[in-house]
Amino acid sequence: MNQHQKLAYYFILALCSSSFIALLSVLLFFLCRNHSHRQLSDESPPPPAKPSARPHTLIDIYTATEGFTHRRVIGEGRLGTVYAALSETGELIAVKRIYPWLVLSNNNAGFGFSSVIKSLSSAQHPNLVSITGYSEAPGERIIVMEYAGAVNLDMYLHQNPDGAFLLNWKHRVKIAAGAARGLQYLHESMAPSVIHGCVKPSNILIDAEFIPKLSDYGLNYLAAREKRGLVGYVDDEYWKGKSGQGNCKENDVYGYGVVLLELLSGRGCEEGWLVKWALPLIKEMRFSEVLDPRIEYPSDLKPLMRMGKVALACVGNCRKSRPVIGQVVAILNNLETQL
Ligand SMILES: Nc1ncnc2c1ncn2[C@@H]1O[C@H](COP(=O)(O)OP(=O)(O)OP(=O)(O)O)[C@@H](O)[C@H]1O
Repeated sequence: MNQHQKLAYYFILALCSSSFIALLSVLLFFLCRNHSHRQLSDESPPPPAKPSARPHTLIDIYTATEGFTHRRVIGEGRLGTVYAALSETGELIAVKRIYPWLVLSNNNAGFGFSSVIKSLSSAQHPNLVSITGYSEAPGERIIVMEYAGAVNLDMYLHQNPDGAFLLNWKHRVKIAAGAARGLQYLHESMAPSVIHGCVKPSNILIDAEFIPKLSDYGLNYLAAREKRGLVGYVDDEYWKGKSGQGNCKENDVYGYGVVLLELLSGRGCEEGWLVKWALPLIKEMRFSEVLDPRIEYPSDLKPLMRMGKVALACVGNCRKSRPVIGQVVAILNNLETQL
């Protein structure tokens, strides 16, 4: 082999080994990417769908609710009256008619209503009530939603005096985990992210399989000055700023923490009393005193104690030190498999 041939030989050898290394690195890169994608998709919620809310005429809504008859009223909330109605195709739907005085007294209620509702309708998740339509007319703002069953968590926990429909621990953890996943979707998948604004038991609807669905999300702007129904489910900071300014993810996490305490204790939030009562007991390791006395203690207390600690972190005084909802989901998903 002459000098020239030797050089060519070394050159080809070097080329082969470097392309081998390059090939190896490309392979490694794809392997790692797939792995981290899989990890990411296990932890993170799915991306939002396309906005799907469609406009309805007031006449359509009038027909669906039989002229807003009281016989079709499911309940009254901070923002309006909810009706069980029938769509043109005969499907059961829920219709929320915003109180006329809120529409008339609040500029926000008029401003951008349809665009807010359309944007909220891109939230498609098994733990969220879907928004399917809306109607706007002078003095009228109406939201059309999927009908998500007749029962909410407040009814199970607090409107059940003879204890006939008590939720067992398995169902309670399932509800806590599902509600956290719904909230995580609003906070982390929606762009811009959606603040629920009123996380509490009556806004967690429960189906026959005990799957929870959050309702009433992203609507606080309709009633920025309305305190009714919020007391006890928002932190102290909420009331300090200008109205509506305290509406943030950390505040949703606080409300979620209160719901966890209600699930554990079976007691109502009583305008903040529950947090003051339960927190020291959990801190002092007197956890069994917190648990709902109406149902049997589980043989293994650890999963519920873990849930208590999550609640403790969520209702902490300092907003910055509270967990983000994704961290809560990771723990609750795990607990769900343990009970
Ligand atoms: N999509 C729905 N499907 C079935 N029932 C619903 C639906 N949305 C709301 N409801 C029921 O209607 C009633 C009123 O709900 P709404 O959310 O307006 O008020 P609330 O939760 O009692 O108070 P707030 O307005 O403070 O959240 C509740 O009993 C709730 O369970």
